[in-house]
Amino acid sequence: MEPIKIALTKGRTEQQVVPLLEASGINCQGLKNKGRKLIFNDDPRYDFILVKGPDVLTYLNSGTVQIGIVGSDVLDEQENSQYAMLNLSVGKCRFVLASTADFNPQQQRRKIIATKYPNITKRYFEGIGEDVEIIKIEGSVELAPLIGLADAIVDIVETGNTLRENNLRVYAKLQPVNTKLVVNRLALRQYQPQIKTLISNLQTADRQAVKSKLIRE
Ligand SMILES: Nc1ncnc2c1ncn2[C@@H]1O[C@H](COP(=O)(O)OP(=O)(O)OP(=O)(O)O)[C@@H](O)[C@H]1O
Ligand SMILES: O=P(O)(O)OC[C@H]1O[C@H](OP(=O)(O)OP(=O)(O)O)[C@H](O)[C@@H]1O
Repeated sequence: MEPIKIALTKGRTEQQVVPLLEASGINCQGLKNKGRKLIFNDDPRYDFILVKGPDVLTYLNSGTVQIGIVGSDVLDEQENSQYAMLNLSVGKCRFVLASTADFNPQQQRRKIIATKYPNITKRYFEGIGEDVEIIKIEGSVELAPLIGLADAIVDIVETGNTLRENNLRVYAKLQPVNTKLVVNRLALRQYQPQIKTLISNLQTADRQAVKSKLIRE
C-alpha cells in the first residue's frame, strides 16, 4: 500500500501537532530536525509535506494529498467542502473585532475593516446587516487602526498580548478557532481503514495530552 500523504500547516500548527503525531506512534524524527526540508517519510505509512495553511486545501482539493492538518480559520475563510474528521485541542484562539479605545461601533460613516480574512469578515458584517469596506492585509493586522488604514480589524486573538501591547480592545467576539484534520472525500473511500486508525490514534494522543495538561482545553 502507498503511504498516505498528509499536508501539515507549517509554523505554529506544525509545532503543536508534531508532538501529538509522535505520541500517536508516528515516527517524526525528520520533522523534529527539519532544517529546510519539505517532505518527510520517516514513517513508512505516511508522507508529510509542509505547506502554508491556505495551500493545504489546494493540495487536498486536487487529490495530491489525502489528509490535511489546518486551522479552522483557514477552512472557514475558504469555505472548504472536504470532510473535517477530527478536532484537535491545539491551535485554539478566537476571531474578534478590535480597535482603539475611541472607536465608535455605531459610527455613521461606512466602516473600513482591515483583515487577513476578508470572507469571514464579510460574512460577519452581512450577518449583522452592516455594509463595510474590507481591506485585505497579510499580517501585523493590529497596525491598521493605529496608523489610520482602517477603523477596526477582524483578527485572531489567543493570549491577548498583541492587542494589549498595542492598546487595542475587543468590540465583538466572533467564532472560535482550532486545528482540524480534514480528509479528501475520495481518499476516504480508498484508504478508509488506514485513515480511521490514524484518526483514532491521534484522537487518543490529543485526549491524553489534554488530560496530562500538556495542552490546555
Ligand atoms: N495567535 C495564535 N494562537 C494560536 N493559533 C494561532 C494564532 N495565530 C494563528 N494561529 C493558528 O495557527 C495557524 C498558522 O498560523 P501561523 O501564524 O503559523 O501562520 P500564518 O498565519 O500563515 O502566519 P505567517 O504568514 O507568519 O506564517 C493559523 O491558521 C491559525 O489556525
Ligand atoms: O493574542 P495573541 O497571543 O497575541 O496572538 C494574536 C496574534 O497572533 C497572530 O499573529 P501572528 O503571530 O501569526 O503574526 P502576523 O502578524 O504575521 O499574522 C494574530 O494575527 C495576532 O496578531
